[in-house]
Amino acid sequence: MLRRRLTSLLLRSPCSSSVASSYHQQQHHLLLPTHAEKPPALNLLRLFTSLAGTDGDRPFIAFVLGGPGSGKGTQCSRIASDFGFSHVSAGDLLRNEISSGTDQGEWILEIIREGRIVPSEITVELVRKAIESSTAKRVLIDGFPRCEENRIAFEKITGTEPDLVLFFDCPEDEMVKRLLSRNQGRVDDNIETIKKRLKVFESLNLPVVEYYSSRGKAHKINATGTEDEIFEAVRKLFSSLRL
Ligand SMILES: Nc1ncnc2c1ncn2[C@@H]1O[C@H](COP(=O)(O)OP(=O)(O)OP(=O)(O)O)[C@@H](O)[C@H]1O
Ligand SMILES: O=c1ccn([C@@H]2O[C@H](COP(=O)(O)O)[C@@H](O)[C@H]2O)c(=O)[nH]1
Ligand SMILES: [Mg+2]
Repeated sequence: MLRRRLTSLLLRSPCSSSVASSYHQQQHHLLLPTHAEKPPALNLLRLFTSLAGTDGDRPFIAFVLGGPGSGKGTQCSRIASDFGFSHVSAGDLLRNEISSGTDQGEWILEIIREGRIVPSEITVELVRKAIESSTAKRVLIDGFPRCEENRIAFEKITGTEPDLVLFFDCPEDEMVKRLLSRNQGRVDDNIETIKKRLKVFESLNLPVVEYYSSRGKAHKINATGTEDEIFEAVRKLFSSLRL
């Protein structure tokens, strides 16, 4: 039964279909949760009231985007410790699902192994729960949204947009070099999967960055150089924000 549901999700997911699927087609395929106890909008209302600071505002939300190996996770850790952000990594949330040993976890593992994108109804729900369980007033969402369909689902369900989008711009050869020497035992850190992830990044992730650029929300950071050098540029940006 679960298998059947997961298979049908996979078939319906524009993000997990081939890289060749058109960006415009994706925009018209908004996936909505099939299993939510309450309508998503109501759940989200609860999210933003439970995350509220004393003044009742929702948390400050920053999406952190960039190619595989561009240094998102590394820089997010430093932003979190220096600027009091909670760090929500969408990839880590999915890997936790895999560790849980469920059918859904097995299915996610196959998608990650192939460098494709997990359907929004799974990822948005994981990200939502992670934000909800955090008490922070500032949240970094690392590695999400991965495609326009993810973005549209998040914005529709939460009724909100990120306050800021950080984009780590790194040349492909540098990203490949970093991933191949990461040594964390990730199933997707091999050259075959890395090539697929890079294609997905270019065709599906970059349109999200372009969308937020057009809305004046994206800040591009040169992600070459040492971790310290990159963090200097990040620090300047965050220090200039009124958080
Ligand atoms: N500026 C840097 N110079 C050299 N190596 C780096 C730099 N920043 C990060 N690294 C290393 O590169 C690898 C990838 O970094 P990180 O995991 O932060 O990237 P990521 O963007 O989160 O990747 P992914 O999308 O695969 O999760 C790690 O081993 C990290 O230690
Ligand atoms: O929103 C997301 C985030 C991640 N994925 C899948 O996980 C892997 C690894 O993600 P990292 O951010 O690099 O840790 C990614 O290649 C996707 O397969 C996803 O589907 N949706
Ligand atoms: Mg990462």
